[in-house]
Amino acid sequence: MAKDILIVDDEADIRELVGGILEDEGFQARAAKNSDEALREIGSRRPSLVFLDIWLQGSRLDGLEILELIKQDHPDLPVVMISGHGTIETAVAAIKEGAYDFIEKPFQADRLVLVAQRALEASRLKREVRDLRERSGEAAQLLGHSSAMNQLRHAVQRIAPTNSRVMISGPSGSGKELAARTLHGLSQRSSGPFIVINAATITPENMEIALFGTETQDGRRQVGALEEAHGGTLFIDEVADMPRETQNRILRVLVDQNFTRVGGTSRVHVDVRIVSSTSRDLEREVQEGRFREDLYHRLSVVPVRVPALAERREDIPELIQHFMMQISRSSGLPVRTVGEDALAVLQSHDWPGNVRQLRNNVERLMILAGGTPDAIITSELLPAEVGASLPPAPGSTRAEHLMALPLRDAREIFEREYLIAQINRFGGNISRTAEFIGMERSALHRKLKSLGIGS
Ligand SMILES: Nc1ncnc2c1ncn2[C@@H]1O[C@H](COP(=O)(O)OP(=O)(O)OP(=O)(O)O)[C@@H](O)[C@H]1O
Repeated sequence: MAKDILIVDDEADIRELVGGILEDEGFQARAAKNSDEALREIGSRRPSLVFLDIWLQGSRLDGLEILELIKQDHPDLPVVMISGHGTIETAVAAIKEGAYDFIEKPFQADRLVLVAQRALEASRLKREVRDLRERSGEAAQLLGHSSAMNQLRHAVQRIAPTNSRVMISGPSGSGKELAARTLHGLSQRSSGPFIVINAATITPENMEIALFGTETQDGRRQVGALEEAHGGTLFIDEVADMPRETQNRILRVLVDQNFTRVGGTSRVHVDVRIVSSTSRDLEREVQEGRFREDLYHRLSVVPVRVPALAERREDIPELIQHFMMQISRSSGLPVRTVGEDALAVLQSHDWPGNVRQLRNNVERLMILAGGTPDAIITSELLPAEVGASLPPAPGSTRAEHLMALPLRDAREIFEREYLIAQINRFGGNISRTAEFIGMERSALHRKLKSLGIGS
């Protein structure tokens, strides 16, 4: 597909000239004559490259101000400044602000095409490096500054350099794999591989082959996850789903420090740290005889718990911001502002699917928010399943129900729901809740007591 280039210049003949040269080279060109047109064009579909004039006559914002906005919303979008006579110093300043390069008017067609090609290539390489880093887990970070997340991060930092086996528990989508990747990244094995095997998605028949590999009589070998992870970390996701037979074999590997491939006889020695995860209560699985107790103790030398998102609602704004930037980088959708009303709903929802569900919702909201760059995400855009945790809007069935009550009763119901939702939103922190809702801390305590909330 042809690369899409936006040319921002107040002079019509420059727009035409640059557009013509780029189209002759097989690019697609769009043009804008001022800042408003430029921002509208970028908002409707992110171009692959922007040529941006520094001095824009009759425009609300000049080139440097537009550059600043572009770098805020689309940090990876390459921008080449067009400088006229006397604006070279500004062009150099623009490079410090994140522009890729500049060309000086009047310019040669060859130079223009070369700069465009180089900027596009540099941007492609940057994206490729980032994708590789993300895939290898290097760039993945456990975000959130709630006390629960701070504790988790400290635990991971402390445990990482040891060689101990770790059992990570937590509900689905809460970040167990990310915690395991972080652990690996901070360990002495970080330059070795991080291999994932999911016991819930591999059939019991294939589980042993996936873990141990195969070996035929004529000596042909297929490497399994344990061998692949040599020198690094093997992450066994949903370990509780491991069939009993495989549990026996894994236990033997842990005791003997070696194993044989399926069908083979030669012993394979590997140096692998095993990190496992479970979204089930593994102690209960042990009590009920579904998981070997001795294996449980060997795998769970250091237990780590990842809290559900509902236990750390304060992290939600930071996560939303992070996912917006991440999704924007990969899809080109513009980063949005989430309105106070929508944020309140998102923070009071219980998120049974945890961080993964939040990320999916952020993506859906970015798509639904439409093409204009300044569109604010309001609570109306939220899907019904999330909106259900909202205190009832006027006109809703709940509001009609309240209408049937005397003021005192209706007020009490509303106050109770409102305060519970706000306290949850601030992770149970009464001082921050009081500050946000505009009440004295002691008055809020009295109110909660009178409504029978909390202690
Ligand atoms: N604290 C966090 N900061 C940033 N991203 C996070 C955080 N926690 C989870 N994520 C992201 O949420 C998604 C789900 O996380 P992950 O796959 O680690 O969860 P999980 O608990 O292993 O899920 P499952 O139980 O389904 O295997 C991933 O995209 C991950 O990068």
